Amino acid sequence: MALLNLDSVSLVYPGDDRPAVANLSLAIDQGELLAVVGPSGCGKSSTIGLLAGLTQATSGLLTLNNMPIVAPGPDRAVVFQDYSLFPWMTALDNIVFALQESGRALGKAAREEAGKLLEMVGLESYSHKYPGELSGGMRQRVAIARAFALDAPVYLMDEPFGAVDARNRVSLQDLLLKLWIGSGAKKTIFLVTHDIDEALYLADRIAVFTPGPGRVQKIIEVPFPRPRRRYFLVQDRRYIDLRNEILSLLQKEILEEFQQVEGGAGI
Ligand SMILES: Nc1ncnc2c1ncn2[C@@H]1O[C@H](COP(=O)(O)OP(=O)(O)OP(=O)(O)O)[C@@H](O)[C@H]1O
Repeated sequence: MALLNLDSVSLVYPGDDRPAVANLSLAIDQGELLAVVGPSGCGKSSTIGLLAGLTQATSGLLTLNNMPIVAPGPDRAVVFQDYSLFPWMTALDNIVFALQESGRALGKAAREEAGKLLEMVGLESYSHKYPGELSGGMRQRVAIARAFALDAPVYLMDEPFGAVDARNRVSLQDLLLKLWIGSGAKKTIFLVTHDIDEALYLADRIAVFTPGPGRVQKIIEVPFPRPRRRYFLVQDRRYIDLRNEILSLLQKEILEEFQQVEGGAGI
């Protein structure tokens, strides 16, 4: 039984004549790490907004545990590309705040737990720094530590590593896997990414969206056992084939759309 379910969901923003999401149906199981890839503007972030309950669908139904999603809730943590830390709070206080908000720890216990989380992301000596005093990669580490602090069953992640350099990205991906596996039941993760390699390294399944309005073009099952090793993965024939398949799905749609706009001028 799917934990998260989107059933023929459409979204037309007020004042727009074209839907951002059209007839999107997708089911995500408890404990699944689903990656979503698709061309820019195809409605990936809009879908996150719908799942988060920040936006209401124009038609169709979204459910979590069979209950309609109508508003944001502590059962869904959202992680954005732009870190979304409170700039007036230190790294430690950002995490303390999340622990207190989620009711996981208070006072001294919250500070201790926040310290441990910062240690886990390798930032124990930066706990007193404000977000503006940290590099982009460090800020995203704090954002991941804060995501751990929320300990939500569902994580909605919108290109969480999009603004991070390649080296930091690799270690943040491994942190994300730590978060996913957790200490008890696996989290359910809906991860929007532009990076096909990231999707193939992290996901159980990859939903390839069509160009806007967003719909699922194809669901790809990622066959590699875990733990995955990047070095071996990239040499695996199946990895190379899946990567090429996703690339050609994305390119095909973009080319077709371009040809329609251009009146079929061959490219
Ligand atoms: N708040 C909004 N109000 C009106 N239109 C919006 C809003 N947010 C997104 N849109 C429109 O909805 C469509 C889908 O945008 P969305 O940001 O969901 O795409 P995306 O796939 O996440 O893009 P990207 O990969 O570039 O981040 C676009 O045409 C965009 O202009």
